[in-house]
Amino acid sequence: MNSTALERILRGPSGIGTSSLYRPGGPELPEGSELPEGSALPKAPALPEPAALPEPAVLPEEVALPEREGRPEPGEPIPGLYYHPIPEPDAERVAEVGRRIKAWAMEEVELYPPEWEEQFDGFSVGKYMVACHPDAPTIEHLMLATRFMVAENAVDDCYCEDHGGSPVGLGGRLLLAHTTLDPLYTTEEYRPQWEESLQADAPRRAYHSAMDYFTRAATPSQSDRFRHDMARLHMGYLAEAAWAETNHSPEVWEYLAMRQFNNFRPCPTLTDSVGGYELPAELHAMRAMQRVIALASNATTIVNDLYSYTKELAAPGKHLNLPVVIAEREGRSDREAYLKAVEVHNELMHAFESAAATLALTHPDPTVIRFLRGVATWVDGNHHWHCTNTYRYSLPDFW
Ligand SMILES: CC(C)=CCC/C(C)=C(\C)COP(=O)(O)OP(=O)(O)O
Ligand SMILES: [Mg+2]
Repeated sequence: MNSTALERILRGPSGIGTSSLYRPGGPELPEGSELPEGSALPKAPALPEPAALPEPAVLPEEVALPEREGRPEPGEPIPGLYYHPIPEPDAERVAEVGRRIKAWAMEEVELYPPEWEEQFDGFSVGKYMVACHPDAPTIEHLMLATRFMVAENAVDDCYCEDHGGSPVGLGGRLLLAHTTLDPLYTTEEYRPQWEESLQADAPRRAYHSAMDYFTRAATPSQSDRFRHDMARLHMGYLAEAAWAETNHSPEVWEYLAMRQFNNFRPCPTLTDSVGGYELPAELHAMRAMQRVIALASNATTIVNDLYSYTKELAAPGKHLNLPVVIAEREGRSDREAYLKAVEVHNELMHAFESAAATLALTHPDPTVIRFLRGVATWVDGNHHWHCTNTYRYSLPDFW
């Protein structure tokens, strides 16, 4: 198999009308159904051997960007960014996930006061998750990822940033919140106080509930993978907070190291749980797989830095992102720094795709291939959501 064909397979089919190729059937669970321990959601049938996967349709290998001048229109991609377009996510699924997640947020975990409703809607989490997981066999599989996406943003907003967050005391708050995912085992005397704390604030209620659904649907090793990825995330939040407290301006490589942890990684690594299958722990732990996951996650996170650049400039205080750090540490203009950050992103994307293609060749196991394709699909869905979320993001005037 030549590398172009391999990359097309990893990317999976894209283009209008191909979304059904991703759904390996399976009945929808009725809303609110009880999920028994460990095997709560139906497993998706195994995919055929890699050679039999459908050929990608319609879209070209690389996006030929039109030469252009002037600020892109709202919803247009960043000029020069290397990305893969995707078909519009399935509208029915988007609406149903949106309905179920709102009911969960408002009724089950009392996540936010009524005045935050517009921001919740503007986030469009249903569209985000349907775009990133087109192979989810049922809506309930999609909900596993959607609850976490909402909970993770609640922790970021309420503990770290926009909605009352602060670097001061963040370590204590994050550690206690982490026990919603990785439970405290303690004596009879102290257990009730810990149990009460799981409901003490919106971020903890959200994490705890999302994890409860997840552990009942995923395997023990998938849950443990997730705990590990969340510990990484929390360590990244803490480094960013420590630098803010001491007014430390990181070098570019130091910023990239922090952002490898303060990172979307816990989202793409759920792709098998949401797809209703499991990448076994020993395959997930392979160094080559870890490299693929880290590169993909880093590219998705720099996409956030680029699309959220103007939002973060407008926010009070200094907000680190890659263009800001490049401008400061390399003495570049804002525009030059932004364009260099686009190049850094593109290099990460190419490194991810080449590492994934090599791994698919050295380990042509159908589950490895499916997982790699799931990660690649998450990367593309993440770009689509950032690019088209004009409620949340707008581009600078650098072209
Ligand atoms: C969903 C998830 C795991 C988020 C954790 C890390 C995170 C919040 C991001 C990667 C997004 O970065 P940022 O805080 O800059 O988000 P916005 O730019 O405010 O959208
Ligand atoms: Mg951002």
